[in-house]
Amino acid sequence: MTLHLDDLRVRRLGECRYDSPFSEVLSTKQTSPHYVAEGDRVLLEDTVSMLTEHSLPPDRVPSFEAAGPRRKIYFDPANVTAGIVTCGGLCPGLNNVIRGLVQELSVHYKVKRILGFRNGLKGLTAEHRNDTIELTPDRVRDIHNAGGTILGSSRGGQDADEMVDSLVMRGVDILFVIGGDGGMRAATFLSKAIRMRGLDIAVIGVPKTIDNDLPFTDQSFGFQSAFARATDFISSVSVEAAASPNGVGIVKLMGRHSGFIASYAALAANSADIVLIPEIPFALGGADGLLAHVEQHVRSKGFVVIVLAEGAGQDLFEKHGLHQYNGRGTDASGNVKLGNIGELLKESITAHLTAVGLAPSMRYIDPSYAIRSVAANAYDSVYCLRLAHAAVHAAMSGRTEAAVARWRRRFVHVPLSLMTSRRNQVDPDGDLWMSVLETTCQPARFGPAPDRGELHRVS
Ligand SMILES: Nc1ncnc2c1ncn2[C@@H]1O[C@H](COP(=O)(O)OP(=O)(O)OP(=O)(O)O)[C@@H](O)[C@H]1O
Ligand SMILES: O=P(O)(O)OC[C@H]1O[C@](O)(CO)[C@@H](O)[C@@H]1O
Ligand SMILES: [Mg+2]
Repeated sequence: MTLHLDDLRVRRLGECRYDSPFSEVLSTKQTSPHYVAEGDRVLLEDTVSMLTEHSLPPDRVPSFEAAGPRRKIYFDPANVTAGIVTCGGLCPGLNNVIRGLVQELSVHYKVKRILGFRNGLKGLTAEHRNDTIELTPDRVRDIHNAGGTILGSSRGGQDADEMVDSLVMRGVDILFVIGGDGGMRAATFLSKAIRMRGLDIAVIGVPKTIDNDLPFTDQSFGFQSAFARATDFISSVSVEAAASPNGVGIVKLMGRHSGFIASYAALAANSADIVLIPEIPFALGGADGLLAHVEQHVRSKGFVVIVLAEGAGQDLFEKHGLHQYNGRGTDASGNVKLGNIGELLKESITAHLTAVGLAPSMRYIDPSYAIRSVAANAYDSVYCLRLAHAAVHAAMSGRTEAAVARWRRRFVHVPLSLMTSRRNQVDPDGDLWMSVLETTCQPARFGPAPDRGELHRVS
């Protein structure tokens, strides 16, 4: 999908009439290598070849509006009520974003009323709309030291009109939605319903995904803390595998459609022999298949370490009739429940190595929730705070139906609809995957599977 400048424009509620608390400090600021001035824009693409391909004049080149404070704002802070909601799966840094939003709104803009909606977008339904937490700087003072979210979260769909009713009934002028692709989709529908009713409510998204699968953001907040934690598990399994006869270490990590956690954690631990991700299908059997490669590793090195994303190899269940590992249906938000690729690999590798006389010592772990429930590390804490600042500035200046994101190191506004227009995935031809191949020395692909019944069936 080719994006044009007009696709990247962010909606505004109206003219900015009020002086911002940042007017003075902004009066002398200009774009520099470390600052993008109000009114300047950040390029979507960043290579000479991509730019020359358009041959567009600079003011027509696709670009994002820069995030940050404005000299004039849309809302009168004295009369603003803000709402905050966190949705979907947990991610390190949720509390840091909440704290950053509350601090910025209260300390600089002097907003007096901030409501925290509880348990995700469920908190905006008629049943739960009055069950809110009053958020003050005092209330959020220490929350960033813990993982999770003080507001709670949930999955499952809600009616957009019912949620708009809640915002109107609670007098909310600005809603911050901290969520993943589902949350951003819900925020988009909610914004549309607000617009249809001609209401003056700003909706600003703060993209959150442990899988790093949202587009138009360099890397999502909390991702670094999560993969750092995952690295510990890979290191432990590597030590175990190396110390055991025919050791096989397997670590299954989150990553439904995108193998970023697996790739980064494997690079950080620098001890994996094989990394398997959803973006690159692999075959189990055959001379070039995964099982043969595992066997060769165990024969030559004495052990093997495999890191896999939960969404890897999902085609194998059907292909090999292994229905016992297959996922069943969808979760409350419509996300497909995945088959258990970790269990499948554990059992098929055990069967294969036993059959070739290399009965393995299997060390399999699925750290799952242990990696996404941790508190944000120092890097993510800074990132969350800066995203929160950007979100507050965007909302107070009347931007709506937009998310704040860091794109090519700059903070920008991204139209909400774009956040769900595509999925960020590891590019098999990109430099991240090349680094994984350079580090593991694994072949670019395992397979194709000859489908000759070489797979040792597992019971
Ligand atoms: N297609 C949709 N239409 C309307 N609302 C949706 C849709 N998908 C999700 N939502 C809403 O967004 C919320 C969060 O969605 P979901 O459970 O998919 O998590 P998420 O925000 O994608 O986070 P993550 O994927 O990081 O766990 C749901 O509770 C639901 O209210
Ligand atoms: O068990 P839950 O809470 O539905 O979350 C699991 C999913 O959430 C995520 O962390 C984010 O979507 C996925 O990686 C994982 O599959
Ligand atoms: Mg999601």
